[in-house]
Amino acid sequence: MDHQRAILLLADGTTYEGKAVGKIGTTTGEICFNTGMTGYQEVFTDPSYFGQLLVTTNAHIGNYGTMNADTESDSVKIAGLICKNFTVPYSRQIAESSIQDYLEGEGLVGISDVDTRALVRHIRSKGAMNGIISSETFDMDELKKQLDAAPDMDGLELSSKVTTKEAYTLGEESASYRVAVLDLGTKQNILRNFLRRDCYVKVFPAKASIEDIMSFSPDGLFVSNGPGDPGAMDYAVDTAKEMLEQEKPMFGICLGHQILARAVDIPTYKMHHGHRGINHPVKNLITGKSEITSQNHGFGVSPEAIAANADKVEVTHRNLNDDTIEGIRIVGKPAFSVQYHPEASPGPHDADYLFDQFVDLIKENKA
Ligand SMILES: NC(=O)CC[C@H](N)C(=O)O
Repeated sequence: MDHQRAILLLADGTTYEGKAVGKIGTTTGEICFNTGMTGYQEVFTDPSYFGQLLVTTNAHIGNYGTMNADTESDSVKIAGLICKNFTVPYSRQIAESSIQDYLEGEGLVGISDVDTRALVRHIRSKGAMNGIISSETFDMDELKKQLDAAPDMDGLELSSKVTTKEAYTLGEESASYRVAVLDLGTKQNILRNFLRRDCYVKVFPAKASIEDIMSFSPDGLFVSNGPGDPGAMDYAVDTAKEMLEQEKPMFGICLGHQILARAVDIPTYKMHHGHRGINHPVKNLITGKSEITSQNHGFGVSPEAIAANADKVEVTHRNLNDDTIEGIRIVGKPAFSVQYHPEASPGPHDADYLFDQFVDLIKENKA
């Protein structure tokens, strides 16, 4: 490929020059960084990243190619890619295509050869902000105009853009347990984890009614991960409240955790720059054991509100880096949730016991 020029402009006026990768074009979004050393395709296709420009801190992107089995959804969901070395030839024999062909096919605009370490330090000190990448326009006034028109992540509802249009089932109807999934932008590996544990799964659109959901006769209710601001999702909070009234085992991951918290009147807040990577340490306060976890979130649940509502919500997990809340359970209900990703693929797999915990709750509840 020719090495066409590309530019990244941030909302605070900072610019980075680099080379065009993926499709030639222009794209905007909120800038965020992921520190994982591997798993770029899983990250690109994770619906929770919808609307975000992703900075990868791993120095090499593309060196093991891409393949369909590594995706977390049906398409690339990040809004743009910012990386250091973009490696088109790939070394994995079973890979299906190069990163360039893949991203071009998916219509993703990106920029490589950026000093991503400097950029990450900048975001870490200044916080999350919008940015624009372009490999077609270099007129700064024009770029600034387009950047100013990009929506702010704070207050943005995005699940309705990535949820399934129609409900669908997965697995065998004869399986031992039935799990209803409220799809706010679910990752495929969450669904695989249910299937692996003898569950028959029905995935419902984000705005499905509780009547629709309960007509499946679920044994367990799950609220998925997803993009956007949980504070702008009253419709999902209402559904989660109705789910809680069913007295069925209930589990939430990431956005699902934030929605469950809001269902018991715990507000969420926008973090300075969030947590994204695969080495975030979390302590399980119930067992006293610590876990290395995969994370991807820019919002959190309010620790002050949880402290003031100890009769309703119990903190089960805490982040060992910054003490933020990583898991809760609802007092008097078989409902719990985590801010991180127990389904992480690629790993770490320390937290996949949470899927067993959910299925065990279902088993007990059925008996
Ligand atoms: N992975 C997720 O579900 C992310 C949740 C939410 N969009 C956040 O950024 O905090």
